[in-house]
Amino acid sequence: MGSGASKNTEEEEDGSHGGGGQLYVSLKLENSKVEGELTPHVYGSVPLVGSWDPSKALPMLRESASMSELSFVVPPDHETLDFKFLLKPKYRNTPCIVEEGENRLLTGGSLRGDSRVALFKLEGDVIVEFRVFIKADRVSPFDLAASWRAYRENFQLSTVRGIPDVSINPDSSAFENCPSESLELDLEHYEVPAPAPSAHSSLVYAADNAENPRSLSASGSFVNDNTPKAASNSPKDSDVSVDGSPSAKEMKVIVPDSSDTYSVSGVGESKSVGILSPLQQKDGQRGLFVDRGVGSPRLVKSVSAGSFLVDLKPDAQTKNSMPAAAGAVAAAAVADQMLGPKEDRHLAIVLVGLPARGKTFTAAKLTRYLRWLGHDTKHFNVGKYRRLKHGVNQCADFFRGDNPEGVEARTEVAALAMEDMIAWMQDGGQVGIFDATNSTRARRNMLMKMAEGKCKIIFLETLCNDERIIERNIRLKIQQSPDYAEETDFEAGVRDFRDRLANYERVYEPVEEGSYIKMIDMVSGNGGQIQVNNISGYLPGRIVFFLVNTHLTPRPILLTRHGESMDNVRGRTGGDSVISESGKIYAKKLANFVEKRLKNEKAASIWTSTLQRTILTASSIVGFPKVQWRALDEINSGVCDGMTYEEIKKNMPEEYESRQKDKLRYRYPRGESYLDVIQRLEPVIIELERQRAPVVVISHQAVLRALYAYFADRPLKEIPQIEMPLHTIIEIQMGVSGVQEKRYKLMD
Ligand SMILES: Nc1ncnc2c1ncn2[C@@H]1O[C@H](COP(=O)(O)OP(=O)(O)O)[C@@H](O)[C@H]1O
Ligand SMILES: O=P(O)(O)OC[C@H]1O[C@@](CO)(OP(=O)(O)O)[C@@H](O)[C@@H]1O
Repeated sequence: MGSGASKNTEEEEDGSHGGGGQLYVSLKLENSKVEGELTPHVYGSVPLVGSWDPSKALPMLRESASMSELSFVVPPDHETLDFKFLLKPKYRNTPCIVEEGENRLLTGGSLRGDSRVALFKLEGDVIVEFRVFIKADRVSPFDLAASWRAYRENFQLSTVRGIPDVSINPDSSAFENCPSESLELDLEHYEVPAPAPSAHSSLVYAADNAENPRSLSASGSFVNDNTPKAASNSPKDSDVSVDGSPSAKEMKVIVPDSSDTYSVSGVGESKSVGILSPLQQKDGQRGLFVDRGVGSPRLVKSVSAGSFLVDLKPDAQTKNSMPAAAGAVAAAAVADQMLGPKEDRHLAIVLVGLPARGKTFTAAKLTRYLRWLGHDTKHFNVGKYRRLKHGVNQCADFFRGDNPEGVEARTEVAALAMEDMIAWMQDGGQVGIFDATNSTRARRNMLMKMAEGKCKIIFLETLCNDERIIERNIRLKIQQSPDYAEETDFEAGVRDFRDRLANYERVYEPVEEGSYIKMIDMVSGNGGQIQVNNISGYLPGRIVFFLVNTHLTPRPILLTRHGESMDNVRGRTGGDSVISESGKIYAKKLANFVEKRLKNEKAASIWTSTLQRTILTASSIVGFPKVQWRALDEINSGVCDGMTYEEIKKNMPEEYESRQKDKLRYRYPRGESYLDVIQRLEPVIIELERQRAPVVVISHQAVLRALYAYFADRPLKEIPQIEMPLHTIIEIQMGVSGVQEKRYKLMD
């Protein structure tokens, strides 16, 4: 093995450079066998290279798998630089390995004396040698700038990095040698079943996933979910279990077809976060409550004996003693809760609106969003209470304002639901979403009275003046609502629902009191408007922002991981490697898929992370703008970046164990936890909600798990385990009836 040195000998070159150029020096080390865990560095006699302090040594940049480089600019008459190469272990706390032999001397841009190979003695006296290359070019400042640009352009990574954050049709020559992969014309050929939806994500009306009455089993006044017959005093009683899927009926509305439908709510597990139980406040430990990760100081929580007394879920105790999402509460939210009045620590969003105005839809969507962010949120649907107490098939007369029995029965179930919501808040619940028409001032006054000193109420009124949308909504309601599950005559259902609507219209009083948000014609497609009154604070602000950005325009969101990367092949986490041969084939297939799937969608866009593997995966897709998002970068595995799971287990057994125990909250040293990833993905979710055109998101395993969990309404604790296979596209269809999913597996 030899070593090479070259020096620009044209020191007296043409006058245009003048005498005063600079030396552009490049030092290179080459060895094809040493893997990425040893990073070559340079250190030496002058401050530029650390003054012989190994901790200040300059890292050499990896130019290719085998070559590392350090380049710098010095005056031609620079003082002699006395230096050595050293190897720094990337992950372990073991000492650096300094090269054997004498110091190297750099004078006038060339190595003085012997330009020998660099020898390093590793553990067990194993010697590794690197070839050394030095090149010095004398350049004018202008040349320097130009050559820097040229260097950047020729540098392998810059074909990826050099593209602007937003670009259109970048050159797809990255895979020139890769055969063009075509897909069968029929995309359905690639469709694979989506995994079984979780318990709270099924083909049911969103209201059915709302909370059950606390007194469900205790008082006997409600019928248990498991009871096949809903108790009723109505002539229209049926055998339908209110939590079961409505019986099939003729389709009267064209909605996107589905393979799997996720209702946009979920009973799911409640995550007690960011709220201070009375006991915690007494302990004076409020400031410690923000738990940003497993490694951070944590508050040992003591749970009041009365908490979750009537919680029917088996894991209630575990949940209560260790909130899964404690770390996901933004500091601002906590500050609000600590500084504001006591009742502000619990927030009730009280829906207001005529039937078929999207109240339940909005309530469920908001619940999903707040839960995903880690706020302990529950959806209380008064309709569900009514169905359980009075049966599923009440006719329009029941809803007349001049029917005293009907009014009393409806007021009673509303009060029961409100009582339950307040009781839940007193057990530590943070945001309660109270879903009913609440269409009279008298009803709202009752709710405000009940909430006094216990929680802050914000009314959320949904108004719609577009007759076509109301008509569509009515038809959707007849299909979805358990109230009409037994109605075999679809049009008779529509007539009954119209009568019900008219009964409500007669007594309807728009909100003019208290704090409120009014969503007016938000789904008309013309933008609509949001009016707010007396809204302040972190969470209300987030809620308004979320609502402003959501809409019902149907569009697909395609989620996919990058094509297989070299690090995937080696089993290494993180990193920024290029994609493998198989990854390149996927990139071609994906381009083909996108071309076919989105051929009529001119406004679609492609989002990638800033890491090479996603940018390269997108590079064959042409015709759509591409946007690089740093927020879409893979979970930062900190000091473990580039290691295999085996290596982490061997070298950092405690870290490995901690992660195994609590993968959601475990934060890699100097890196991130899944909860951190969720927090940084919030702007991406808002932007995805805001988009009206299709979006293809090419990202990474952990990030996609978090994004997918939002759409599929999966509980936080499940996120780190969600299956997110390579070379598979998850198509999320957003639209008027919620979120539906399809999957396409393009290759193994
Ligand atoms: N802000 C809105 N305005 C009008 N319609 C909406 C809105 N949000 C959602 N929708 C549509 O209304 C349909 C019926 O909504 P739903 O929530 O069941 O009505 P409600 O609870 O008001 O009776 C939903 O399937 C959805 O397509
Ligand atoms: O949280 P786990 O299960 O470790 O998954 C995240 C890991 O997935 C990987 C692959 O192992 O993602 P990706 O290849 O999609 O970028 C790693 O880079 C990342 O650290």
